[in-house]
Parts: sequence; C-alpha cells; structure tokens
Amino acid sequence: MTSSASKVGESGLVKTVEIEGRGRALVASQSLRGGQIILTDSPILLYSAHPLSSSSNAYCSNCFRHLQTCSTLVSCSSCPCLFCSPDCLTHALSSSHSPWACLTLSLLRASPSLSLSHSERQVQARFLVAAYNLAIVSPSHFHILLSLQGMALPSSDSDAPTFLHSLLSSLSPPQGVAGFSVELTTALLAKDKLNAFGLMEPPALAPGGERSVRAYGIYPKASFFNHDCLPNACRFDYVDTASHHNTDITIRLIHDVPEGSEICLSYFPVNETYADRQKRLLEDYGFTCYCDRCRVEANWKDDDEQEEEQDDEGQVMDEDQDEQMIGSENEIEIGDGGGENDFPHAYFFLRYMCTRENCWGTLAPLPPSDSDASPSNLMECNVCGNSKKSDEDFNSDEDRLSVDD
Ligand SMILES: C[S@@+](CC[C@H](N)C(=O)[O-])C[C@H]1O[C@@H](n2cnc3c(N)ncnc32)[C@H](O)[C@@H]1O
Repeated sequence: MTSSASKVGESGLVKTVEIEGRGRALVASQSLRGGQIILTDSPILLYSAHPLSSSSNAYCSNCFRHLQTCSTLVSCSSCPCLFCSPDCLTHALSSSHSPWACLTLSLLRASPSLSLSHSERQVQARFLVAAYNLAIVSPSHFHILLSLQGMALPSSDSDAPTFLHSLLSSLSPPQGVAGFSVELTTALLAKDKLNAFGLMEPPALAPGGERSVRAYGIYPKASFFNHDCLPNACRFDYVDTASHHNTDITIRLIHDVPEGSEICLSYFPVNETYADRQKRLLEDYGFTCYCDRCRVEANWKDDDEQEEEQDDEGQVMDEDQDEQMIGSENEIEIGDGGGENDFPHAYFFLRYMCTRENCWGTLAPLPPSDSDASPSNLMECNVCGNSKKSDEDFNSDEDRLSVDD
C-alpha cells in the first residue's frame, strides 16, 4: 500500500491510498465505530434510469424526488420534462437541463434509430447527454469525471460508443467541448459503468417485487471505494425524505473498523452466489475478487458440477443449494461440510442482512451520538429503510425510519 494519503470524508475519517492490484482505495485514518458516517457525497452528474422512449414522468427531472410527494410541479417550456418546484427548474436550467441538454434529449427522443434500440442503449444516451452537458456547464466537474477509473473492458458492448457517438454528432454535437470524439465517448461510457451509483425507486412502488433504479449518479469521492463481497460499509440515500441535498449519499460503517483497514462497499446485493459475483465483477468491473468470502467459497462445489435433477414436470431443479446461501425465505444454507470453516461469514448474513422479503439490503447501526459512544443497537436497512434492534426480527412498516440529513 502506498499512502500518498489525501483525507476525504467527514473530518478526515478516511484517506485515499493506492493499493497494488486494487488502484485507489479508502482506508480508515483512525479506529472507527459501527454506524459512523464516514462520508457524505454529492453527485456531479445524475441521469434518469428510464429509457428515453418511456413516457414515465414519475420523478423530478433534476433532483429525482418522487413527484407524487410534490405540490408545486412545473414543466419545462420546451420539452415534456417535469420538475418538483420552480426552484428546481431554475437550478436545472443552468445545470442539468441546460438549453443544449434539453434540445439534445428532445432530438434523441425523436430519433427513430434510438427508439428502436434496446433500453440499455437509451439509458447510455441519457448518460452521454449528462456527461457532455457537464463539460459545457461545469468543466471542472467534467475533469473530475475524466479522472475516475474507467477503460473500455473487452466484454463491454463495443457497438455502443460508435453508434451513440455518431448519433450525437449528427443530431447535436456539444459545441466547444474539446476532444469530442468516439474515443472520449468510449472512455465516458466506461467510467459510467465502473462508477455510477443507482438511486433506487421507493419500496412502496414495487410491492412484493424487487426495487428498480430510478436514476444513476456519479459521486466522485464515493467512487474510490473498492468492492468486497462482505463489505464493512454501506451506502444510504434519502431522495424522497431529505428536504435539502436530497441526492447526497452517505456511507455508514456496518461494524467497527480498525485504523488502517480498507473500507469497502459491495457493488451489488450480498446474497448473490460466488459464480454470479465473480462473473459480474469480471464482466462489469474488470477484476477477479479474492476477498475472504470468495477465497472460502472458491473451494465450494462448483455450480456446474452440482447435480441437477429433472422434476416431475421436466423442469431442471437445483438439488444442491450450498452456493445459494440465502434462500427465498432468507434462510442460511450451509455447505456440504456444514461447519463453521465452510461458512465463516454466516455471522454476517445473520446480523447484517435485511430479513424483509426480496429486499437484500444491508443493515448498519444508526450513527452513534459521538465517536466514543458504543454502536447503536438499532439497525437500519439501506434499501427498504426498515429498522430492527440488532437481536430482533424486523419491526412493522410503521417503524420505517424517516431520516432527514
Ligand atoms: C469504483 S472504482 C473503485 C476505485 C478504484 N480502485 C480507483 O482507483 O479509482 C472500481 C474499480 O476499482 C477496482 N476494484 C474495486 N474493487 C476491487 C477489488 N476488490 N479488487 C481489485 N480491484 C478492485 C476495479 O478496477 C474496479 O473496476
């Protein structure tokens, strides 16, 4: 580890260091307590996760607050975008919804070739508009975006940059953006893929089902967190409940972390199998994970070697579920060996996984009253927002915490 340490976050609780094979990383500058907020970060760029062809107008086009909760809706005078308040619209007109962004989104919406494209490509088009708009309205933030990790990965959709770049060039090239080229477009798409955080839809909009993403954001300081399949920190956001800076995210520690230890997030829900995690990390993030959990699970029986049996209806059934640690009822399944050595991280799942059906969120203690206080025994889920005492089942829906930071 080389420590060219620059301190970031709340009062310098974490610092960036360079770790061989992992790039930049954030480590604890001092010993830290579970529940401590180590970083609050604001996005330099946000964009909708909905395809351009979608008629959904459920969220403010600037701050992505759910519009159902807003009484002062206004629309853009030149396009169908809605905003939660006149102030948000005014702010957007000089930032995220500049005249160039407004015109370009309208032209893209009307483009037959883009409307025939799959939804992922339409969302990538939204990102590129947001990124090139950033170059126009805030060159310093655009440089921060360029400084983030991200090279095109061999597995990435290689047609996307060429197609989207030629579309933008023909419809509405961003005037005055130095270096506007297919190479820059390729690099921007790669940076988005490696660094974007998803702001989720509120749980009530997806009853019983999985929550989907409403918007993506680039959070420059939080982008330095590396991944671990058993993270020691997790991310919270309060898009609909915070009255100011509602798109800020906070990173909170799940448990105590000693000075000098790396602080990691999980880039996706922790219930995924070893094979799925490795595939996703390699294809989407370009690395193989050798975290403690992966080192243990690498010795478990391979998915492909598992016996598969045909059930009576001829469906393929997985009999051996030792890879699928968290079943549909959030059960812990232990591997063939059955012992603690096979599954030393069972404790993590029992203590820090949300038990609400289909949530798969992570629990972190509420922030301690001061840095010397013991961690709170009230745990909050970073996905559904429910709370529970550390040794209890979840409270009812009425116990959902409302936090306004
Ligand atoms: C969001 S960035 C994290 C910060 C990054 N290390 C940097 O230097 O900017 C994601 C990238 O960091 C690297 N990374 C993250 N977690 C890693 C891990 N557990 N092992 C190796 N590389 C990792 C991968 O290159 C990944 O694509």
